Amino acid sequence: MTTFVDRVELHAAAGNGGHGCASVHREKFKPLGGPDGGNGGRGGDVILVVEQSVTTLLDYHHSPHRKATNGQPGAGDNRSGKDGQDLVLPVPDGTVVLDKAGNVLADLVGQGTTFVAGQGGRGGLGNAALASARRKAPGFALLGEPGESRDIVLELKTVADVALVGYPSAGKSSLISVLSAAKPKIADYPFTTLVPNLGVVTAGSTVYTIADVPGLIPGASQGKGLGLEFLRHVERCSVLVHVLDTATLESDRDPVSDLDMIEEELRLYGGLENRPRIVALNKVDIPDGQDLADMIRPDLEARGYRVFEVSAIAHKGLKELSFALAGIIAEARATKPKEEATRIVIRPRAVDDAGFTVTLEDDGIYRVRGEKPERWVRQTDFNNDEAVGYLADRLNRLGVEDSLMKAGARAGDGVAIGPEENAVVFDWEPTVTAGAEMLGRRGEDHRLEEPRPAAQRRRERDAERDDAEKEYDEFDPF
Ligand SMILES: Nc1nc2c(ncn2[C@@H]2O[C@H](COP(=O)(O)OP(=O)(O)OP(=O)(O)O)[C@@H](O)[C@H]2O)c(=O)[nH]1
Ligand SMILES: [Mg+2]
Repeated sequence: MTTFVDRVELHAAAGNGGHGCASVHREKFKPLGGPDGGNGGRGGDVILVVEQSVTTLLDYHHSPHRKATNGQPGAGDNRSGKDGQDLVLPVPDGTVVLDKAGNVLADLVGQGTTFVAGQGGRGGLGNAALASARRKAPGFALLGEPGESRDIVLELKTVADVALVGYPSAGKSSLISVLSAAKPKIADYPFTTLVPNLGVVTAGSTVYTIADVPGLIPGASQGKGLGLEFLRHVERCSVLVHVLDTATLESDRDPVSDLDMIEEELRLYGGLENRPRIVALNKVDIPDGQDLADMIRPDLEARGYRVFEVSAIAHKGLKELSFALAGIIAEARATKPKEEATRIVIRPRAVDDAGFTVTLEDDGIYRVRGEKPERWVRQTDFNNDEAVGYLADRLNRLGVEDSLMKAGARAGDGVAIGPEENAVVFDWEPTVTAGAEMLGRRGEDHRLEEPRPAAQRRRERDAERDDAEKEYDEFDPF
């Protein structure tokens, strides 16, 4: 069976950052070489880009797992690891990106529109970059961050000016084939069309696109037949054409009740109330069809529809129909703000870059959340005591320890850094265990110092931050 693919799940995995390298310079007769471990390379991003020549999401249906390459680890002799390569995935114009819960993350319209589906991990700093006046030969390096891994859903909404809607076999594909150069499959069995066909029509000075939607049947809006999948494509059209079969052989159908059924499905689907519609009574080359058309025309016009009698087979009434559509579209275009040709969509990044929060959870654990603390934890090699000490220093300097103290944490309490699903949990050992009000940073005792205003303390603390810290925080490979 043919699978209709206008909705795929994509597992995008960005590349991991390469680990930094801890290495000491070696040279003959020079026993005390400095640290020379290079930085890890950045992991590649996974990027979706609208490519006009791509018309389906089929590729992603066949291979939904896509991964960008990892950054290379740093090496001795101050050699940085190579960055991973970005993975650029071409998608059709009109692709909508959603998360698995169905929230729209981006609407990709226009050649070149870009969406970063997964951000590559930062590379870890090597021990050369971590060296400072205070820490001359660090025996550790930072780990590369894992690349972002996300499951997203891609949906294709055809961006056509006109949508042809109607029962199976009403002649929608036949009409496209004679109005445009498109050559869709046409046959006398229902559900011939499984993917929308798109054609380009030129009427006078107006050029527009026309799409047929696979046949609709009662219950389509609830997913019966192939309907629901395809109603999505109708959403962006400027005008709907009801293609009604005046010569159906099914005795329980006639064009007017067909129209009522389609309208009911559109209503249940929702959001299309204000879209202009016209009626094309098709197959009037058949005498009975012409008779029926003549009979119901006044009825349809009384309802406010402009009615066109056409025959896809005999090429009748096509010019009138295509020029009428051109008129409606020209008007719609004149009133609608023009869609920008290229928009770059950058996924919003966490905004709390500077801050962090400490909350006491029901289970008595203090949870620390924040971009920096969480990132620092990811970068830490917990098998290396020096690296763990470095992490503790950084957290302390950011004020995490003070905040824990203020929140009521005591030595031995559980502290978790990170989100529930993925946190590092440890028993808290405050660096200084005097009374809370006496706490300061390592090697400092407030009891021996004059009280100073907070602003001054902050300035002093900033001044104290050593070079490596500064460099680190300014180190932003993106
Ligand atoms: N006599 C006559 N037959 C037509 C006309 N238009 C289409 N047909 C026939 O009707 C049948 C269905 O045509 P399609 O164009 O495949 O119909 P459709 O609406 O696209 O059908 P689905 O894709 O199944 O929804 C085919 O056998 C066509 O040859 C017409 O104007 N006159
Ligand atoms: Mg068809």
